[in-house]
Amino acid sequence: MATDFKSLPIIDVRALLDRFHDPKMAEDKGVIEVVRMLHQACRETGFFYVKGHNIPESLIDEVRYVTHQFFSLPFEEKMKIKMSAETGYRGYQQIGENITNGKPDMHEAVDCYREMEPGAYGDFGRPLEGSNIWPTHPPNFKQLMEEYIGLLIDLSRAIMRGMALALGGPADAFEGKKAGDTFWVLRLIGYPGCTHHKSMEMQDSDIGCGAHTDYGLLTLVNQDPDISALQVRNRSGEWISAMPIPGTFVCNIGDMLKIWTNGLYEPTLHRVINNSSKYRVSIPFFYEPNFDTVVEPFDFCKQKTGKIAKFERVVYGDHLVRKVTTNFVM
Ligand SMILES: NC(=[NH2+])NCCC[C@H](N)C(=O)O
Ligand SMILES: O=C(O)CCC(=O)C(=O)O
Ligand SMILES: [Fe+2]
Repeated sequence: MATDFKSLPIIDVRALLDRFHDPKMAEDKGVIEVVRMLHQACRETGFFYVKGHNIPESLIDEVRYVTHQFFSLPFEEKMKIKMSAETGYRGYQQIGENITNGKPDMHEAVDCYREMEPGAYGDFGRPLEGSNIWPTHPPNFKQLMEEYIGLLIDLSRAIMRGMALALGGPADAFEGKKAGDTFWVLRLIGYPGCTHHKSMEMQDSDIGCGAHTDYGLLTLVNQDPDISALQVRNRSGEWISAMPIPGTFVCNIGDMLKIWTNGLYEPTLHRVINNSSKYRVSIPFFYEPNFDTVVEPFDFCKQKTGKIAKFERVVYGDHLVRKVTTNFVM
């Protein structure tokens, strides 16, 4: 359960990357300090900033730049890569298509998922079968995003090693059959700026993305540097700004971590409101379990939480399909 935090911690994860292949990483002083901070952040805020991630700033900036370019295209151009049930929910969705808490969100987006071959998981995987449909301009769009995704997978794995240690488990607790073959998601999101003068009263139509938790393990958000729009809810119900901090990703934990940790770590509600006059782009990368992973509390977490499982097991792909198919009215 989140505390009454007023700000989000910044965690330098470099030691986790440096010691990634070291079988004795858990004994390293630098690693021990990162692990301590991760544990505190997961217990108190469920959100933190990641620095020392080693991903080139130029690549991070270019990913946002081409996303701005795509959303500034004419509507007809964007509709050429339209998302539908037939595309496996991959592609472009216009403003208002995504529904959160029963209301249309004020954002447009391009959704991408790890590729899934037809029949890979039988009937339960069918809704998300397919390959991504990328914009054709600029010509290096696909290559750029794939390079970016590869680096974010590596970074996420390192952070998950830190969390596994923070929970008192083996460093590789989330690897292999758990999330070693991650069913990652990348969302390119655009939030229109607000043009009209606003009264103090917030209107529904102003919500860029309604309050929600993320579905899987770990989210890494690459957001425009000059606009504060992402907000995180603390225990008293106050919305705390996750304002951009140069050189960092905003990182938060998802629904599956709550089950695996038997409630030790819980995802925090967050929402997006773009009150700026400028168009805002953000690109969350979701590091998720394998599609067919059965998620149930780890024994080493049950030991610390009364010895009995507080949550029923969930197949990650079932959870995802349920979310995706109710996010859109098609
Ligand atoms: N994949 C996401 N995290 N999407 C953002 C959350 C909004 C989505 N409509 C929901 O209700 O869950
Ligand atoms: O736009 C953002 O900053 C975050 C978006 C988000 O929370 C999501 O897509 O799950
Ligand atoms: Fe989110």
